[in-house]
Amino acid sequence: MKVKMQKLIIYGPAKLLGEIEVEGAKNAALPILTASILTQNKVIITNVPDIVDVRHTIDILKYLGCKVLFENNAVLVDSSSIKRFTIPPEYAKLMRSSVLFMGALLSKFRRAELSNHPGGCEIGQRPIDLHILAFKQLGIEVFEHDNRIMCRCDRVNGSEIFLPIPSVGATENIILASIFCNGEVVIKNAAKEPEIADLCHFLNKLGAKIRGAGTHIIKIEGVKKLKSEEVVHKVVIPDRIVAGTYLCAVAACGGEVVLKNVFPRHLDSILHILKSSGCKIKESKNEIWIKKEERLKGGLRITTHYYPGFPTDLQAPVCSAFAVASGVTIIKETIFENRFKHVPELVKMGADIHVEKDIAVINGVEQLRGCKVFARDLRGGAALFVAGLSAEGVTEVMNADYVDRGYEKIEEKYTLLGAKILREKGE
Ligand SMILES: CC(=O)N[C@H]1[C@@H](OP(=O)(O)OP(=O)(O)OC[C@H]2O[C@@H](n3ccc(=O)[nH]c3=O)[C@H](O)[C@@H]2O)O[C@H](CO)[C@@H](O)[C@@H]1O
Ligand SMILES: C=C(OP(=O)(O)O)C(=O)O
Repeated sequence: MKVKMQKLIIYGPAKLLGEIEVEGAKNAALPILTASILTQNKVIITNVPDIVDVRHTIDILKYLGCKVLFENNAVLVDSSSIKRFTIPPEYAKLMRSSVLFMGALLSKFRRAELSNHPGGCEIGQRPIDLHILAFKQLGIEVFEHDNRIMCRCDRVNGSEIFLPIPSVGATENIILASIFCNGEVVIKNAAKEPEIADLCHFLNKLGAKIRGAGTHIIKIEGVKKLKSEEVVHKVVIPDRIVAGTYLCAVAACGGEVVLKNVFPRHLDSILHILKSSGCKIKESKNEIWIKKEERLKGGLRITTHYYPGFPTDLQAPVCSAFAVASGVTIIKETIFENRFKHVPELVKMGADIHVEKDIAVINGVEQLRGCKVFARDLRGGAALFVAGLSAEGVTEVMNADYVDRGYEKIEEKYTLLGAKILREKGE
């Protein structure tokens, strides 16, 4: 990933007060934008976050030949003139979700080529073996050479695919590749994340026939063609990880905040953790109110899990919040092998955290101290912002660009809540 070395300077400690709007979900918007190439019709997608990964996805769509307009969180995609089926390395490397173009292009052209292993945060090996195995089970020929992956087929065959891991990306790729299959594709042990249900909701609006999204068994009945409505409109679901990050910031700093444009039911696991540690929380249909006055109570054992379990994408922000809680909190990371890169940075700020393999033992300290720290990935960077907001003194977060991949106007939102933050180009 290209790092421009911007830095964020945070003057702590902050008390967060006020209300902010949460943006649409990155991990729903990216597959939905990718899926928009399947139809000949124009699509309008709203509540799209204005983040770097969305901009990259739009660049790929334009490269493939689509006409795309992006304004005020709305994207108009016209893919009637799409002509390419290859994702060149410079685009494939940009983000993990570039791999989803494989499934979508296979449905569109019966051919697809990804000229590099997909990029994204370096939080583990992140192989794509399950995607490739599933493609083969669908009757797709896959050739791998020099990091390039080339796929072709005459027809995608109906088939039953058991995923040994409920991989989010593999589930999405199988769905995208199977829209026009011969018969029915059944995915067993499919991922249940709400972003997958949102992708399927969009595909069904286009005329696909998908049942079971949001459960462990997803069935895709092949259709001959999609609907020929003039314009299909889809609203992306709110970002539960962004919402969870802001909740962690309030838990770490104290204050009283209302988050708007959220689906509280997608946040059960983090809300449970924060309520158990002393935060006052009220939920309504699309809002969450959080108030934290006393020191956060630690002593919990938290394990990352597939949805509806506690999400790995919130592990880093939760580490920052519990770094200043009372007692000892234990966090086990079960999804990715290398997702504690924020810990040495938190330790520089005075946190008492020890990592042994997949377990972080957090001995809560009274207060962190601001200093210069380095973001190493998206959520780890967001966690350093949380730590900087709660810390005494000035925190400089280097490589703040990582955070721009997945958070819209993050410093503006914290500023709205009363924080003092500056962004500067780094050295
Ligand atoms: C763009 C997007 O939606 N990214 C999310 C997606 O990533 P992503 O789709 O990459 O995550 P997966 O669910 O596929 O990965 C889960 C686990 O399965 C492993 N695996 C995955 C595929 C494969 O072919 N082989 C294999 O071994 C991975 O290395 C990882 O250990 O889900 C993750 C888990 O909720 C989130 O952290 C990411 O934010
Ligand atoms: C890991 C993440 O993203 P990606 O899969 O795009 O790298 C994330 O959103 O936390």
